[in-house]
Amino acid sequence: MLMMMPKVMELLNIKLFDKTSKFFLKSIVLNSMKMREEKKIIRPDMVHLLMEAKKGTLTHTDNDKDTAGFATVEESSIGMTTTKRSWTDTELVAQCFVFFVAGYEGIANAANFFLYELMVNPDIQEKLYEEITESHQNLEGKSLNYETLQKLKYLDMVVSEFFRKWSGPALDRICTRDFTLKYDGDKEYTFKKGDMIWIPTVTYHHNPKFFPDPEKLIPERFSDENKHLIQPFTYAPFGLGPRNCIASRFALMEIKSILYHVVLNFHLEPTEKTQIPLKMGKGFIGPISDKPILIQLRPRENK
Ligand code: HEM
Repeated sequence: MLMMMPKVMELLNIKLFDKTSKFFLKSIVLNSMKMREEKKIIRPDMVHLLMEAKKGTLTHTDNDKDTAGFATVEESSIGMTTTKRSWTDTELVAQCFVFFVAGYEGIANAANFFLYELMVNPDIQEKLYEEITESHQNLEGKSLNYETLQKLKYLDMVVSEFFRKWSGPALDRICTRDFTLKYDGDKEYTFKKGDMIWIPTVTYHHNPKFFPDPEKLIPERFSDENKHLIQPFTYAPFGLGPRNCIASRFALMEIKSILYHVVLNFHLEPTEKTQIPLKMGKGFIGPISDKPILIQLRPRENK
């Protein structure tokens, strides 16, 4: 989506953002880089990485084999060459834009649907509460940390299932060379260089052949006993291959921490106005609800 969107917009001559917003983002990113350059400021953050990329001094380090849960995408070595190229200002700003959209809007939207699911599945909510409250007690007053979050197996199963049910619609690719795909024995199809391809992840995630009773939230699909039954490439909430989501670990950690704190402290309940079942609205990139999702948070007692 991220890759193809600019090409589609260009073809249709559609502008996504107004001039003021574009100018705002461009100036905060570029001015910040200019100031760091002038004052020789180095900070361990994304702006610094982008500045390195611009100079062509950024190298790929292959030292993160950690996972943040079942849904984490494995790094792919395909195409992992360090090519020296100079980045335009627009490309640098575009990276920051993706981080803003994915980091805030993407996570907030996912959390919306996930909390809705917990609200309409009180059994799962309670089972999750039991796991979280036990871990909270074991922390003996210390703050939640990454290692503790990683040990919560049921939370990982629930989150994996959320991402199955509420993933974005598709992955996209542009063909870089002609390629003939052979399938079903004697059939074949040739993709041409420049062809745009959509890989409809959501149809795999909701196909009963791969995930029986797909509209039902069943975290046990991702239990230690069952997860090996998931067919490769039928589950890809963070994409696949060298252009998968660079933030799958971070996003999983963020979502899990949000759920941890909400479930630990509140009962999630519907209000009179909550729309159940949820009707979907017309979306742009990810799932979107027709009406705002209303959830009542009732503080938990006896923690
Ligand atoms: C709800 C959480 C998120 C989901 C479900 C998600 C999902 C995805 C998917 C499906 C892709 C396309 C992968 C492919 O084509 O194979 C993608 C790409 C990307 N995501 Fe995420 N994402 C999430 C959060 C984030 C966050 C928090 C960030 C950054 C802070 C981020 C940054 C990116 C970037 C930069 C790409 C483009 C990678 C590339 O083209 O090489 N995402 N994401």
